[in-house]
Amino acid sequence: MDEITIPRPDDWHLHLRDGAMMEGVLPYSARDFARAIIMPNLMPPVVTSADAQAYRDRILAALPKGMDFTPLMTLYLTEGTDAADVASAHASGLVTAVKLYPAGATTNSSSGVRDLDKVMPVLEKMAEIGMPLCIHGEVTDPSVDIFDREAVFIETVLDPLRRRLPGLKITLEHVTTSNGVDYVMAADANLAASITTHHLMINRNAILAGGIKPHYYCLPVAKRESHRLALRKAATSGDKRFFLGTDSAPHVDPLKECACGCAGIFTSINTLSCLAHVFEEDNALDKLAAFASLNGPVWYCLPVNQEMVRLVRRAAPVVWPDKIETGDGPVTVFDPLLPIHWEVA
Ligand SMILES: NC(=O)N[C@@H](CC(=O)O)C(=O)O
Ligand SMILES: [Zn+2]
Ligand SMILES: [Zn+2]
Repeated sequence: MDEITIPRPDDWHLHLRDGAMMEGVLPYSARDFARAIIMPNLMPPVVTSADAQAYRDRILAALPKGMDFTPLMTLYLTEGTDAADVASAHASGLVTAVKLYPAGATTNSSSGVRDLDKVMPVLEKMAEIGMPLCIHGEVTDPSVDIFDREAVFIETVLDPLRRRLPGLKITLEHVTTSNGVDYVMAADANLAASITTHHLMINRNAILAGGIKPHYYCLPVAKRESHRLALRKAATSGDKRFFLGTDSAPHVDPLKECACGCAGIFTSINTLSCLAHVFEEDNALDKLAAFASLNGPVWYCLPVNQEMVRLVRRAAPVVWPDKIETGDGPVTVFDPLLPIHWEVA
């Protein structure tokens, strides 16, 4: 097959940042995606409905004229979050989901949750109104090996939470392990997972073999090959519980290429090309629409996009810039480490 037409995709996990960085990266998402769930881990985070309204206004103001893109806002859950504010933000359509960051788990997560008991009233309210909780699923206990933090989170935090509040709809974000895939598949209701582009394409060798490669470092960190293969199988299966969340997470190069580099990979510019490659490789191009365009809207109770996009396989590999320039500085683009022939027509 040399071309495929699918409903315009959405990105169910995106970091747009703010200010000059947002202006630099937003056009790439708006070019290829109709909607995106916008992560709230700004400095300071997007905590209240007023924060979300102001951030949404800034995104729409930064959107180049003529581009059609809908930011779906999230609230950053803190131990001080007000359940009534969350509920009214959801009822008005301003906010799609709430995001749970275990405090200290990832970039700008220090205001996150330390004690789940403290946020139970908010979670109970969300279960009552059918509002999804998006979770960065890693424990932060320094004694837990970084490659095990997702699996341990599922066992010690996620599973108990789901037993305590079975009515709560949960998205396990950027799942990276076979443990995560198996756990989602075994659930009978109220659980789904997003999968990133890069976790379908790289394993931990990309970060650590032949020298340390900071542009492949993200959280959750890429795991061993068997886990990548499990993610590939889930994504290309068409199973409704798995959908695309790029987790495109731009950081300027000086903050990646240093003694303590930030976690995050910038993929919004080449995600659709990379995904077409992955699905073609697995003889599953017929499942690309499910993963990128259909399963997410069903989970988030939104309509599938009406517009169609065509992806075409070119004879020559497609090229992207190595970096994009933003007002904050250069941001390195994800290099999938193989020639990719697919592009959006
Ligand atoms: N994924 C990452 O490696 N980084 C994200 C945070 C996150 O999604 O955990 C970021 O904000 O930079
Ligand atoms: Zn995360
Ligand atoms: Zn993220």
